[in-house]
Amino acid sequence: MTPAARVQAAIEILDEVISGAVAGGAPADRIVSAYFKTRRYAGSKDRRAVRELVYSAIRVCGEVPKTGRAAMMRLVEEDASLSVLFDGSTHGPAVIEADERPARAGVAPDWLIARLQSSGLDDAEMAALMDRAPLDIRLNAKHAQRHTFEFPVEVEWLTLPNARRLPSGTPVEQWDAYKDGLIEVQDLGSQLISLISGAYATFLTIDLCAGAGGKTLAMACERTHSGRIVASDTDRRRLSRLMPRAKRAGVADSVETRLLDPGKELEALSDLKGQADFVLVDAPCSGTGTWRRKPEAKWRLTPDRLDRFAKTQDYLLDLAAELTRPNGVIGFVTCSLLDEEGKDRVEAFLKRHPEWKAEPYLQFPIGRQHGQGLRLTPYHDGTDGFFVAMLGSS
Ligand SMILES: C[S@@+](CC[C@H](N)C(=O)[O-])C[C@H]1O[C@@H](n2cnc3c(N)ncnc32)[C@H](O)[C@@H]1O
Repeated sequence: MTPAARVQAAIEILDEVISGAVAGGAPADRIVSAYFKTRRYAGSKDRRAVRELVYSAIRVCGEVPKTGRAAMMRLVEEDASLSVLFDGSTHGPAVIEADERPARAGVAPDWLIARLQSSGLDDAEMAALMDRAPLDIRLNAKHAQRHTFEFPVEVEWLTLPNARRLPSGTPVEQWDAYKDGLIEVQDLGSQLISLISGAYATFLTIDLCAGAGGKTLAMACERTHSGRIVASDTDRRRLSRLMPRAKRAGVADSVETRLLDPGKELEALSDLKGQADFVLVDAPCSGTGTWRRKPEAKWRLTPDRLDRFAKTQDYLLDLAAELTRPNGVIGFVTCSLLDEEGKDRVEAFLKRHPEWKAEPYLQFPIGRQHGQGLRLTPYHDGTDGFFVAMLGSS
């Protein structure tokens, strides 16, 4: 592909990303993969270059752009060297007309910027949400070989004992060490939250929103005792990926999965009511803390969707209270930096359940106190953005 044809391809993909984001369609990475499935003439360098253009354009546009071309023109404003590629060549984009306007610059739509500001994020914190995410891995604490494993790439040691940072794009999933369960891909922030959670996870833990098991596995691998973790989720596809991962990590014996029926979650967990020492609620949320990985998510969110997430989070916290034993603990986590999905949810829970209180705040190597919990941000901690609070019953 010529450089101009790559720009045109990025414009076509951006058109789909924009309509997908607004209509709740596929995420950008899937749209990019699907685009190239039918265009075999594109080589790996073309794909990489087009992908980079698409993501760079998303990162520099605030409000939802009207078209992919307007989004790409915004990128031209930031990187003038791209303007010559709007050359009207056969497969390239048409020349930019004098009256054409680029999409508006910014980190996110105005209404979201206002919500992030009122959640205590300044300009530098917000700008960092559009950075590129690093590739973090967790070494499996159950594997003695983790001490002697020689990385074939440059590796940065992070603040947690088993956390390492590798160059972005390192194909770890092709390494034997990954296939043998020595390595898992996991953001440093997620590792810290799993470590904190692991300290409460004694005999019976319920990971209520376990997904494919990122935190379940980290908790299971870090534990020195033999408690049981029940990992549940309403998403069959995600949950089905958990046990193969647990087997690979050598922790399948301490983990079981339960598929939940949305709205009737307690049915599949009724035998555990009032029994769990620790219930982790890694709740579904807007994902504002993961924009570095999915920058187009900023265009997916609406005030209505945000309200719905908050209602689901309240609902799941109430459910967790029913599952926890007296003196048990709930860990509430969202990968969002909006107070509506963090600090405010904890305050609302404590109001609804006066017999519960927030556990005292402890200092960790990363993160800061926010409300009655801990906040991690890309700017301050180099992690995805998270809010986490531990709530204890009396
Ligand atoms: C943030 S993700 C969990 C990520 C996972 N804990 C990890 O560490 O990889 C939130 C999960 O909540 C699940 N979920 C949504 N509604 C739910 C419900 N009512 N009950 C349980 N899980 C739910 C979603 O399917 C999704 O997998």
